[in-house]
Amino acid sequence: MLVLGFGGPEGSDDVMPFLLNVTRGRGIPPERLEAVAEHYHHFGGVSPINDQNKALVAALEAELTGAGIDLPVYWGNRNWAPYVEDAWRQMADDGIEHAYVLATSAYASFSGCRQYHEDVARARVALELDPSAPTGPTGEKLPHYFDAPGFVQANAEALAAAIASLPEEVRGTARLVATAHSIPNAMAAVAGPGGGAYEAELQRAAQLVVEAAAPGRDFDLVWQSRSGPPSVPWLEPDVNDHLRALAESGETAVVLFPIGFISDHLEVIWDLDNEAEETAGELGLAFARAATAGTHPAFVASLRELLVERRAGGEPRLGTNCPASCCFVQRPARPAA
Ligand SMILES: CC1=C(CCC(=O)O)c2cc3nc(cc4[nH]c(cc5[nH]c(cc1n2)c(C)c5CCC(=O)O)c(CCC(=O)O)c4C)C(CCC(=O)O)=C3C
Ligand SMILES: [Fe+2]
Repeated sequence: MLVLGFGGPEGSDDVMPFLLNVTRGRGIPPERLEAVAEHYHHFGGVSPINDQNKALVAALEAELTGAGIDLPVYWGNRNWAPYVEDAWRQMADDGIEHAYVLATSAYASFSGCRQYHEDVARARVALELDPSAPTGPTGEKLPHYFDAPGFVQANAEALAAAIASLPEEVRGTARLVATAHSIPNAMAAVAGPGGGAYEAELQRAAQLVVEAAAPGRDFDLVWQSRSGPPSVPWLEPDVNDHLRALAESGETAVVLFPIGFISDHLEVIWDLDNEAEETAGELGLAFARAATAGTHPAFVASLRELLVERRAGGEPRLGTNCPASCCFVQRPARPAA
């Protein structure tokens, strides 16, 4: 099994090289990179995401051992060391023939699914082109898990705890607000085989979580962490704009639950715990933020079930076998130099 992560910087000198890795060829304006670099520098240039992925690897190892499944768990990232190429090389050296790839994203879209398939392809190409390297394992990505029972349970318990942390008088009326990473409208339009799957899967996951934690209550799904130049439309509303609209319409309390992510990485602790909480404070809204799934035992058990299902060789689900054009974003041609 290979946990395939996003990667994150481990110190201030890593921040810019990491950001350049993330945004290579993506036309993200330099001002945006400078601004995001500041978020990382606020934490000494260290993203919490690597420790969170290490913890997930350890939890999966224990889960598999406990279930009598004798399978090593490797870890590699797209954007920072340990890179997926190095993990693939290590698996090759260890004689692994096939890798089940768990991407640290539960959803469809280019950024959440297709790009992880491409990471695997790149790692395999690197080995194949190196005449001194062993052939290395074939690879197979595990399917989307936004509706896996353990993912839903972990998020539902966290949402219930966040609601319970509010002052008693607003617990019953606080607005429940699911958040996920905004993506360009053009990327959302082609997510999944028929398009629109990123939003549809998020909507479904948030609905399952609310049904479990606060049955019968309404919720909103809004977006955070927008990037890209202002001229390119991304999914809206932004969470901060949404908080303003809620305050204007007379709401007094909000509970954010970042259903789009599986751990409390930098986009969660900066964009929500810092920016959105500050916005809520200015608006006089009581505020709570639910934890992400992390290494919740029910979540880790569901990931083991995904693996077991794949090893049993049943009909592959979306995220494992995707149509060739699934989540394929046509990028505008570059002007000649
Ligand atoms: C859908 C989605 C997920 C969820 C799925 C998944 O988890 O994979 C996600 C996760 C993450 N995004 C992260 C960080 C960044 N994302 C950026 C930029 C972008 N994200 C995008 C989308 C997503 N991103 C997009 C469309 C861009 C524009 C560039 C492009 O078209 O590709 C940038 C560049 C600077 C900026 O402009 O923000 C950074 C630094 C971190 C690490 C946090 C940490 O270090 O703890 C994580 C987990
Ligand atoms: Fe991102």
